Amino acid sequence: MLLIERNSFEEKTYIRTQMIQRRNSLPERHRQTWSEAACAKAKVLLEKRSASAFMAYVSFRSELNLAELIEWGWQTGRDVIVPRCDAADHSMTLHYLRSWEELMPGAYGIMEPNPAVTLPIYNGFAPDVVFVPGLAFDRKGGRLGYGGGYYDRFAAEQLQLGEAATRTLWLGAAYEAQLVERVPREAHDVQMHGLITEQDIYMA
Ligand SMILES: Nc1nc2c(c(=O)[nH]1)N(C=O)[C@@H](CNc1ccc(C(=O)N[C@@H](CCC(=O)O)C(=O)O)cc1)CN2
Ligand SMILES: Nc1ncnc2c1ncn2[C@@H]1O[C@H](COP(=O)(O)OP(=O)(O)OP(=O)(O)O)[C@@H](O)[C@H]1O
Repeated sequence: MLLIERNSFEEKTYIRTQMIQRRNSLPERHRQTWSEAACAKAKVLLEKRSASAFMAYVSFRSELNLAELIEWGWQTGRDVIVPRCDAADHSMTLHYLRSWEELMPGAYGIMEPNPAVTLPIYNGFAPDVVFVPGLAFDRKGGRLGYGGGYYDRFAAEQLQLGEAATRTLWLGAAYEAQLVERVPREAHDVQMHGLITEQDIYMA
């Protein structure tokens, strides 16, 4: 028998399919409760770090929902930053979001800041904390996304900012069910400092 070791690309594709299924099968009522629990932990963390600007994602499909965290950010006067993706070059631009009305459907049907009514953040600004969506995470900072490389490119850009960006905390945000033993890692993959779930904050 010929034994062929899967390369990272095939392995990632395989795990993506598995993890999409697993996340979709989490009951809606649990997803809601778990999302709220994760948001509560995120608030404590942002308070502890005196974070005044954080980046979040607007959830789509069955992702962990950060809506409560975003609203709390508005209520407490924090800057809430949300990305807009450009499907042409797989880059993201960051915008300040002040209400749900400022969103519009963007690439992939994800709700994104409407560029006509939101301010883009100036080049060179680094949020205190970046909450990163994903399909699977491991405890060593490994992350697997949809395969667009959006957050990898964004992280590479942020790295070029130098000093300002070195203080940014990168946290995966996901259900405990998305935590796996090991995510295949390639050189370009952005490394998480930790993972926030409904149960805990795991620092890598
Ligand atoms: N809420 C949220 N926003 C996000 C992300 C995310 O994971 N969650 N992204 C995180 O990076 C970026 C969007 N990345 C995405 C990349 C591919 C697909 C997607 O649907 N791909 C198809 C297959 C290929 C295609 O049609 O182009 C699929 O999965 O069916 C969706 C989002 C930026 N914004
Ligand atoms: N800094 C970068 N510059 C150019 N291309 C990159 C960079 N980072 C990643 N890529 C490319 O993006 C593609 C997708 O990468 P990968 O499979 O790791 O995506 P992902 O992290 O799962 O996706 P996403 O961040 O969109 O959820 C790869 O082909 C990779 O070569």
